[in-house]
Amino acid sequence: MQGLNLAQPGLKYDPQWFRKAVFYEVLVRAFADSKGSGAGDFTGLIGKLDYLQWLGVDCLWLPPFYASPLRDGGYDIADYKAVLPEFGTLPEFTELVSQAHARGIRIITDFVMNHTSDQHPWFQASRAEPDGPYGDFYVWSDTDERYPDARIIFVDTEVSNWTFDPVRRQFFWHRFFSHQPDLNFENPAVQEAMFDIVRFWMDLGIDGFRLDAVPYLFEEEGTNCENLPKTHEFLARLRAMVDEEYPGRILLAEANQPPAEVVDYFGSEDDPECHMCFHFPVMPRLYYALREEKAQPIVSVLADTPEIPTATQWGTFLRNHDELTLEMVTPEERAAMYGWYAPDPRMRANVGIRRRLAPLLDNSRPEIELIHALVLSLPGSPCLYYGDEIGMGDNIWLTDRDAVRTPMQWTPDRNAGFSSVDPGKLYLPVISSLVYHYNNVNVEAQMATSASLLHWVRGMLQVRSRHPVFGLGDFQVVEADNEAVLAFTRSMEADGNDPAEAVLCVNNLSSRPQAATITLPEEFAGRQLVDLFGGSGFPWVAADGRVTITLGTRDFFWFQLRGGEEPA
Ligand SMILES: OC[C@H]1O[C@H](O[C@H]2O[C@H](CO)[C@@H](O)[C@H](O)[C@H]2O)[C@H](O)[C@@H](O)[C@@H]1O
Ligand SMILES: [Ca+2]
Repeated sequence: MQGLNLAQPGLKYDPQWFRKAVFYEVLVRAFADSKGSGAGDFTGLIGKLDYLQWLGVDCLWLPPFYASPLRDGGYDIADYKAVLPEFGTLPEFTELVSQAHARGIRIITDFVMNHTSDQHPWFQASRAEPDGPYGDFYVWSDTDERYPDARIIFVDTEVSNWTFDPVRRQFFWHRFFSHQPDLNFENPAVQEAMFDIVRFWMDLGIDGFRLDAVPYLFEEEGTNCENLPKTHEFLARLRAMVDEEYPGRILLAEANQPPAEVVDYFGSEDDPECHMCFHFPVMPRLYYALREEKAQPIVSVLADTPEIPTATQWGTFLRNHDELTLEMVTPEERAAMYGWYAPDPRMRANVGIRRRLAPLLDNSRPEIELIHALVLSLPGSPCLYYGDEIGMGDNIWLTDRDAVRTPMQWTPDRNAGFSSVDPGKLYLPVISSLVYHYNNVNVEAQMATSASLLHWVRGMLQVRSRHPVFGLGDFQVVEADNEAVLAFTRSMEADGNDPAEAVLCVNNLSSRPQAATITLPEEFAGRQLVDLFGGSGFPWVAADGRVTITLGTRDFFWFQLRGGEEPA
C-alpha cells in the first residue's frame, strides 16, 4: 500500500479527490522568503500553509523548483532529482509535503518531460560524445529541414525549432527556447529515465504531476509533431505504472489544444492516460464573454467540448504563471481580446497577454467576482493563481512572463512582508504601482477587512466545498431569453457519501442590470430556488419550468433547486 499516502494525518483516502478539489498554483520562489535571500523557499512556504488552509484550497501545484539555470522560470531543468539550493533542501521539501498533508492539503509538482536545460549533464554528454550512453538522448540532425510542419511556439524569441550546436556540429530540436533541447522519446532509455523520475518524487510523497508541454513529446515527419499516437501510448504506459505503484496519485496534462484533441489525453475507460487535463479553450472565452456581454462564447466552447471518461476531470483556471494564452481562439477573437485587454504592446507576449487577473479586469470588483463565480461553478476543478485572491497587480516593465511572477504581498511593510532582504536584492521587485501597491493590496489588510476580496474568495471556496455537485455533477445549459444571461444547472445523483443535489447558476454578463426568464428542464418544474449563500427563498419554478430572475450589474446567483430528493 506504498502508494496511498494513508499515513498522512490530515488526508482521507479518496481516489477521486481531484474531482472536487480546488487547486492553487504557487511559485516557491514568489511566496515567502524565510532566509532573507531575496527569493522564496520551502521553509517560507511551510510557514504560509496555515494561510492556505484557512483560504480553503485542497491542492497546491508547484511549478519547477529543481536545479536549473532559471532561464525559463525553472522549466529548464538541469537535474530532475535535485532541488535548487536557493529554495532549500530535499529534506525541507519532504517536510513541506508532510506539513501540507497534515493540514489536508495535497501537493502536485511540475514534470517537464519534453526538454531539459542545455546545462543538463545529459545534454552536455550528448553533444560531446555522440556515440556515448547519452548520444541519442536528444533529437539531433545534420539539417535543420526536418519536421517543417511543426509551428514555433515562442514566436517572440525563436525563429526555428532547430539550433546548430558547434560542439557536436549538428542541429538539435527544441519546441521552446533554444536553450531547452527536446529529449528523444524514441530512445527507450529516455522513457525509462522518465519513469525513474516519476518514482523518485512519488516515493517522496507527492500527490501527482502536472505534465508540462505534453503534446510535444514525440516527433514524426509529415505531421505537426503534436498529439502523436506514440505520445499517447507512452502516457498510457506511464499511467498504468502510476495506478499500479501509486494509486490515488494523479497526472494532469498541460495540453494547450482544442477540446477535440485535448480529450485524447484522458485516454479511454480501458486505456486511461491522465486523470485531469487543463481546459485551455474555455479560459479566454470567459474573458471574451465579459467584454462582449454575451453568454454565447462560453456556451459554444462547452458545446464543442466532448464528454470525458468517468473518474476524470477538467482543470480550469483564470490565470497562471504564463501569458493568458490566446492560441485557442480565432484570429478575430484574438484581435478583439488584444484590443480589450492588451492595448499597450508591452502587455503582450508570444500569442497572449502577460497580465494578472485584477489589472486585466481594470480592478473591477464586480467583474473579478463574476469571473471567479464562473470558474468555480462551471465543470472542472478550478486552479487559482497565487496573489489573485487579493487582487495583486502586475509589472509589464519586467521581461517576458516575470510580469506576473512578482513576490506575494503579505503586509504593507518592507518588501511586502515577503522577505527581509535589502529591496535591491529581491529576485523581482514587489508591485508598487499606484493602484496595486503592496501598501494597499496585501493579505494582512484584507484579512482585517471583512468585505475584502480575500474574504469573498474564501467564502466562495467554503460554499463550493459544501456542495460536491460543483465537482461531480452533470452540466446542462438552460435556455434564457436574454443573451447576456448564462444559466446552467449542475446536478447529480447520490454518490457515496455525497447526497443527490441540483443547483441552478445564473450569471449576468452585462454591465447593466438584466432580467431573464429561464426555462428549466421538466425534472426541475415546481422546485423552489434557495440561495446557496444566505439560504433565502427565491421564486418557485413554475409548472412549465419557467422562472424569472432579475440580476444587478455583473451579478450572479447560485440556487439550490430544492424539492427533489436532496436534503434541505
Ligand atoms: O517549458 C516550456 C514552457 O512550457 C509550458 O508552456 C506552455 O506555455 C506556453 C506559454 O508560455 C504555451 O504557449 C504552451 O502551449 C505551453 O506548453 C510552461 O507552462 C511554460 O512556463 C514554459 O515556458
Ligand atoms: Ca519533443
